[in-house]
Amino acid sequence: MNSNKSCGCKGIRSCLLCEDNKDKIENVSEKKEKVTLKYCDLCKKAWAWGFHPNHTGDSRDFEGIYLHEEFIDEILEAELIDEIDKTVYSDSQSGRRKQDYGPKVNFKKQKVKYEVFTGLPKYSEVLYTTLTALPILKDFIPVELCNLEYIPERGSAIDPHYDDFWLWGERLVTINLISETVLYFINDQDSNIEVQVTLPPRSLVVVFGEARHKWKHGIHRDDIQNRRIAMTFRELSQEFEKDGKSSEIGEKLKDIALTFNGTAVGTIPKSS
Ligand SMILES: O=C(O)CCC(=O)C(=O)O
Ligand SMILES: [Fe+2]
Repeated sequence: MNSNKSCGCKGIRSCLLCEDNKDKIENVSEKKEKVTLKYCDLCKKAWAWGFHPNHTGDSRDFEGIYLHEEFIDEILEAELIDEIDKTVYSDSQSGRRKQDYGPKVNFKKQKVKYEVFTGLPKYSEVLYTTLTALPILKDFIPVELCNLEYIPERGSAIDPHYDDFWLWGERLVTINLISETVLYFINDQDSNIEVQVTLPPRSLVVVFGEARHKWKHGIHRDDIQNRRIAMTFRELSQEFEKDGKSSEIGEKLKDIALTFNGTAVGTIPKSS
């Protein structure tokens, strides 16, 4: 590893800016024999081969993905990118950059503070309206938007992980901008299986149910061929909902979020 790095990587994470030899770190786990299954949104199963309805080979049910292609049009996509790029990004792990609109959270200590949170950004209001018009998201109240930027030049990727269960609720909602990528899913019980969900540009993906709870998700470096921005909205867990033990802070977070008056946490708007 290069100690003169200027990136956001910590611990075992790395990107092209901090690796001396990029082959050293990436894909150690991929040396293991792996069965890759591609998720088909038409039959809600993951298959080894072929396009619907002519799939062949191994298959398995894969529950917990809602995929909506062309969720936004190219005009709105361009407007969103334009707005997003007006705000400074901060370096994040594994060659990503990010902008965060949400509470300050210490996941280890399970502490959440709303004082720094000024709301979701103005440009996301139109998305909130369109998202909550979908039956699957009709009661969805986002209290965080995280914009992640991936580019091939930095070897951007995200290691397989679960999104936190204490703070974040059932549905993880992502709008995929600019370029296609593949969101992959793995779990420790079926350790040789990888389920891949292709996300076209302008698509919406909602991850819930088994895909949220049983499977970890990630994005391989090789699946970032062009710049990509992921806008991920998160809702609160039951603990922060009415009658939950942290409902007061939950209400506060929702009120702040829906002012749509926010600036990114820890960053300042660009001066021009
Ligand atoms: O980039 C994506 O689509 C996924 C990002 C993600 O999993 C996360 O931010 O937790
Ligand atoms: Fe995630």
